[in-house]
Amino acid sequence: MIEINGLLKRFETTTALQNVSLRIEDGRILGIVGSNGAGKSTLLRTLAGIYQPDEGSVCVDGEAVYENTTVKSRIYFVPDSPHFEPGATLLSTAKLNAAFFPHFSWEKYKRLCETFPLDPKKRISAMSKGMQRQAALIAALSTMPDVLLLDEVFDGLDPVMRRLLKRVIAGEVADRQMTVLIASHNLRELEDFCDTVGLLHQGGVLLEKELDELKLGMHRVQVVFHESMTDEALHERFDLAAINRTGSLCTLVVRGEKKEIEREMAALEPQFCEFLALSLEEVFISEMEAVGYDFEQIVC
Ligand SMILES: Nc1ncnc2c1ncn2[C@@H]1O[C@H](COP(=O)(O)OP(=O)(O)OP(=O)(O)O)[C@@H](O)[C@H]1O
Repeated sequence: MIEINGLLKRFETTTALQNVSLRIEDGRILGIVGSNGAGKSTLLRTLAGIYQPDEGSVCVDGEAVYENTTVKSRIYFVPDSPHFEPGATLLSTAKLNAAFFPHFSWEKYKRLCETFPLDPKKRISAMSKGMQRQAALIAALSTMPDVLLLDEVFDGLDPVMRRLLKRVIAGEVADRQMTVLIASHNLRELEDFCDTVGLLHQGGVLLEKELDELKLGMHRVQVVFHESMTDEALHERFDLAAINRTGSLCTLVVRGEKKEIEREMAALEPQFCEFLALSLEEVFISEMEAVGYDFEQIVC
């Protein structure tokens, strides 16, 4: 289990992270979203043991990560611009990792090389950006990490490769309870991949929620009433995150249990009523607006 408590990280005059507390159970995938400079990479690097916390603690299974080689051998960090030794190939990188990571698996490495269309003996510097990311992930997963830290890893990958990668990583999570933290600017990228999403803003966690809880707790309802209903009347009956009107068609974003909302709607005997899916981005926009933040300023 990953436990981060009251983490503060400063770089000279910049406070990159402040009072960050997170708890991530084994086998979970946590997405961290936030705008440029929000602190995502600093959080991952501190968790990888590259940076020392200025205050607070960062532990895996109760042990502090910084300067702890045993714990660090169970963690693998894939940065946004993966670094390889000069002249490295995938095979030479695997050999290097095999020497450093006690749980490195050649069997896993071979299986991943069969899954991804890469030549293990080709110089990585001669590969495309997307292929380099694939190489970095093969190198990472072959070490059989308990904790995988991914910084913007889907950037530069085509949609087929993104899907394949997500499937491979999700397989590792399901098979052996690997825990994943993935930082991204793009909520849509995380929607079909994460269990939980945390929103980082100016070094602090603004919101951290289970995706199911977020999505199941909010609904978009398109409705046409027989008699006109004022916004006030709707607010009295429903916990509304948003109301939009186009002619007689009302589009509502409503918080609560779907069955309960259906019952309340039916009592109003509308001419037309339909429940529509909300994207994760829409759910976040509503959640952030409800606590007084402009989502566009935070994530885009
Ligand atoms: N090594 C460093 N030295 C000095 N300041 C740093 C360092 N690393 C990060 N910072 C500062 O810490 C803050 C958080 O940066 P960080 O890279 O963690 O953000 P991020 O959310 O990953 O951003 P991006 O999405 O642009 O990658 C920024 O103000 C950044 O300038």
